[in-house]
Amino acid sequence: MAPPPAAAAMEYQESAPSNTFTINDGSGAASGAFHMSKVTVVGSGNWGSVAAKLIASNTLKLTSFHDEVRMWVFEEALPSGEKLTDVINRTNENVKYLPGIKLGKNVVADPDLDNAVRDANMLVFVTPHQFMEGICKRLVGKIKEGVEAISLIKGMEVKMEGPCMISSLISSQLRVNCCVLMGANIANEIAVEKFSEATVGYKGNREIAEKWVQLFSTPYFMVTPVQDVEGVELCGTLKNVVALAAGFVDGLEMGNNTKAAIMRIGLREMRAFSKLLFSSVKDSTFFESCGVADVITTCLGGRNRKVAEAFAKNGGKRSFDELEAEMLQGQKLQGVSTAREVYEVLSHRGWLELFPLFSTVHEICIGRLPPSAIVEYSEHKPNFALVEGSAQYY
Ligand SMILES: NC(=O)c1ccc[n+]([C@@H]2O[C@H](COP(=O)([O-])OP(=O)(O)OC[C@H]3O[C@@H](n4cnc5c(N)ncnc54)[C@H](O)[C@@H]3O)[C@@H](O)[C@H]2O)c1
Ligand SMILES: O=P(O)(O)OC[C@H](O)CO
Repeated sequence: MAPPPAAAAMEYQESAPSNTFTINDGSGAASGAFHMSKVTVVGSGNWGSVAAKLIASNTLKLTSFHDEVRMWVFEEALPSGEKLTDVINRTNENVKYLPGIKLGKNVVADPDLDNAVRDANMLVFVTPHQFMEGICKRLVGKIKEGVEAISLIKGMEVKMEGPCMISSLISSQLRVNCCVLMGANIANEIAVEKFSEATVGYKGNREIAEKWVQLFSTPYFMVTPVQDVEGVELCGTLKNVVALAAGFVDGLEMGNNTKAAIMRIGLREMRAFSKLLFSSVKDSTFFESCGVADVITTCLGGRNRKVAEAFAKNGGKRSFDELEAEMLQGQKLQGVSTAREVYEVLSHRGWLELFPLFSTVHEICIGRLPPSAIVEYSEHKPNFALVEGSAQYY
């Protein structure tokens, strides 16, 4: 176990003495403390840090949560030689992934995953999706009974048995209920408190969803619960593939009409794919922040769009890995691996021709097609009536 540096912990206690107990039930005993939830954020990248900031501002105000928010950091050394965790705890800033933003003094960075989750009743998962399988394996048997989880992760895994959403991976490996939070949420904009909306997807228990809404909502971050966990998560996952397509269009300087067309076709494929996988997915979900709004923001200002633009400008000659490392300094793209995962599902199920945008994006990413193939859509227009005319979407 590696606790946070003593200095940071002390500074925190001095500035937030209410940390120990904030509930007084009138009986003189602080019995309400037993109902207070402790929150840990698993992940500390760009969005992970902003999530910790949002949550930390609320745990200080809401009596049903412990003030302290623990944030698990995948430890790394900075160019100065200092450990990232030490710097976060000393400066209250994630200088690598969210420079210039104070997280709140009640955020305690912790490089020890087991220690970070040990006392938590509420776990917020927010790492790039490719690391979640390993993280879940490490967490088996390490978390408390009755923990509630939420995933802010946009991505999925493809197994032999078929696609597995990250919230399902978390639920099945850790035996916890897992909601999701997705939306039009470019982290850097929320970090400076510009107004945004988000969607919490949940399965059955509305009360739990309301608790997550309470934990995340601020006057500049408006969160709406929707009873469609698969639909919400698939929106967040699939929009990253559409963002790559939009980036290719930008790199080719095709203009706004083409980009709007790509966004519309992409949204349509998102809906068809989601409904083919889960017949329970609701059309209305695509009109929430997690749907059309996220497609718009990510195609205008996201990292997937930005790197895909550079890829197309270079005629596909520089790989995504190389461009990601050069342009994002440690931040990770989700779209390229998601395009591959979606392609695997499509080819396995014989659906490739129904999803020309999704399949073309993957083929461009791996160099099988040139970036310009993204606008040859009309030649491959699928018969969507085949998909959408069927009541079951099967
Ligand atoms: N950044 C955004 O604007 C944004 C907004 C909404 C959702 N999301 C989603 O949130 C998720 C997390 O993204 P982010 O922006 O917080 O991260 P990021 O891309 O900014 O940072 C990458 C993170 O991965 C960590 N990491 C590197 N190697 C690792 C390993 N082997 N194991 C575990 N962690 C490792 C790094 O320490 C860093 O914290 C993604 O699914 C993303 O799609 C991001
Ligand atoms: O920067 P991106 O492309 O990972 O997208 C960020 C968010 O998901 C936008 O909602």
